[in-house]
Amino acid sequence: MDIRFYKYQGTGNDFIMVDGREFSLGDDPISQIKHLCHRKFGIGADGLILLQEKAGYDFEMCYYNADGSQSMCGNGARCAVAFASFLGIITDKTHFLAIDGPHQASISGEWVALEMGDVQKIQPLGEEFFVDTGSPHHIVFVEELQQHDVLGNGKKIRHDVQRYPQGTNVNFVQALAKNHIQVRTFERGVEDETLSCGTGVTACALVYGAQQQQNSIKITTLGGNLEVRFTEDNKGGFKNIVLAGPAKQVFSGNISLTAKVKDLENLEKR
Ligand SMILES: N[C@H](CCC[C@H](N)C(=O)O)C(=O)O
Repeated sequence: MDIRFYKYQGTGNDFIMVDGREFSLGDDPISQIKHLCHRKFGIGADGLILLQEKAGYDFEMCYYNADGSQSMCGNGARCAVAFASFLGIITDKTHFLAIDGPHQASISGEWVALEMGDVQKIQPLGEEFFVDTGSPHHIVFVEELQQHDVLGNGKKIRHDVQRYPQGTNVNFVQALAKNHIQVRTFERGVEDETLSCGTGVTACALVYGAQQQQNSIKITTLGGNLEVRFTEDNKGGFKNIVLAGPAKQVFSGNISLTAKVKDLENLEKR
């Protein structure tokens, strides 16, 4: 069975987009997703997104990490808005559903501004922090981010099952100015450092913005620049959170699903 796919990237966080109105995952969805996202045996991506019809919304985005697990994906949502515009499902504004609830977004050219869900609180952990922005994020401030062992230190915290039975994403942050940070992220479900993480940079921007009394933060990531703006409520929470940045279609193609899943299973057995 062949499927048509579209490859998108949002500041280097890359996704396979499929029009879910024409396709549904088979009876072994996790293997299919692992195969499609595999960088050698498949198309290669950090995640896969199905756009589905949903009553009361322009569409529903179903996000899957490369390992088949599901969570909210900020960069993926921005790319889903760009894909919906490309398919002619929306024009310049949209109201859609994701795993963490409804979202509004607007698109102008390749620039997508996405309203994130409200955040109830920042949880301090000694010098570090935890924030849930639709996905779980542990945050560590460091001095020399370029030289930091993101993979080694990220893996350790991601797999700290005592503290995080469901796992967590791990963000390393360096302050560049009062309203500007650099962030590198080890992503749960990708099990690697990604070039950027939308829910991650949002979590970092809330922590840093609250410290610096700034409600608009620029974030530099390995994959490009993002912006986060927000307002603080008077209970230690945050609302009107907007994550904005580029979302681009890179290529499209067709791929047959059936035969190749076997390659991956054999590979994983080794
Ligand atoms: N890996 C994350 C989901 C994707 C987050 C990231 N790609 C984003 O842009 O928010 C998790 O399992 O919690």
